[in-house]
Amino acid sequence: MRDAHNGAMARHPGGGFNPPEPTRKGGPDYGRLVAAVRTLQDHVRSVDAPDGVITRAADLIDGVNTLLAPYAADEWASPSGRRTDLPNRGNLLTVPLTTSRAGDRITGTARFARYHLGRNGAAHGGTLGLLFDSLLGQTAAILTGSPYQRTAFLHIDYRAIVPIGKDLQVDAGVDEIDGRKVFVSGRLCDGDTVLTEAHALFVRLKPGQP
Ligand SMILES: CCCCC/C=C\C/C=C\C/C=C\C/C=C\CCCC(=O)SCCNC(=O)CCNC(=O)[C@H](O)C(C)(C)COP(=O)(O)OP(=O)(O)OC[C@H]1O[C@@H](n2cnc3c(N)ncnc32)[C@H](O)[C@@H]1OP(=O)(O)O
Repeated sequence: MRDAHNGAMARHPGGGFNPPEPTRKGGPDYGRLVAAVRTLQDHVRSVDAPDGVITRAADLIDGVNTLLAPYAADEWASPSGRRTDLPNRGNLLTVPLTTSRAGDRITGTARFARYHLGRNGAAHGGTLGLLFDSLLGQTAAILTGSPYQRTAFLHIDYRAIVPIGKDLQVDAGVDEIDGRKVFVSGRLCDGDTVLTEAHALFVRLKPGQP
């Protein structure tokens, strides 16, 4: 594994945080595959079925895992996160997020799924960190035109519970740039209600930094 990492670094001398190289690998059904796995995750969180149904589902999923296992590839070869034609660049990890640049701001829509449920209808707090790392990372990269940055800190203020299964609004911008340091902040809203606020420091990487 270490060799694979070193090999990837050799092929990416600018560091490990190069912007994704777009690809069409995976073909016309890659987006459907990612969407189907998201739906599967929702079902696994919500299912209340007879044991036999669970056994059959586990068998079917084991079959899919057996089908895919021989094709496991490193992060540079896999299309995950590189399918720029697909929502969230075909990255299963992210909280579904659609953004665009509006002048000196990044705005858009986020939607938490049943998979992201914490308790009592509220999204799990950790999934807010996942959302804001993506949102504020994009904000820092796009608004400064410099993708080689890593999160140094991410501070989250949970103002109100975040509902799952509802389109919510995001808005973010750059507050300050100080040398290699890019300070950004953003918020998640449900109409006029601010649900979550966050601010973060992204540090521009030096050549060769992972
Ligand atoms: C045309 C344009 C293109 C547009 C791009 C288009 C598309 C973009 C595509 C992709 C990108 C999009 C989205 C990105 C999405 C998500 C982003 C996710 C990012 C991550 O999820 S990434 C994983 C989590 N992240 C880590 O895994 C970091 C681990 N960590 C380290 O790698 C180091 O720690 C590092 C590199 C952060 C710094 O290390 P270092 O050695 O380079 O620098 P150093 O320590 O000297 O800090 C320099 C100055 O920052 C200050 N500073 C540092 N840390 C601080 C802290 N915590 N609090 C307050 N100040 C801090 C120092 O005090 C000093 O300040 P000063 O210079 O004033 O003294």
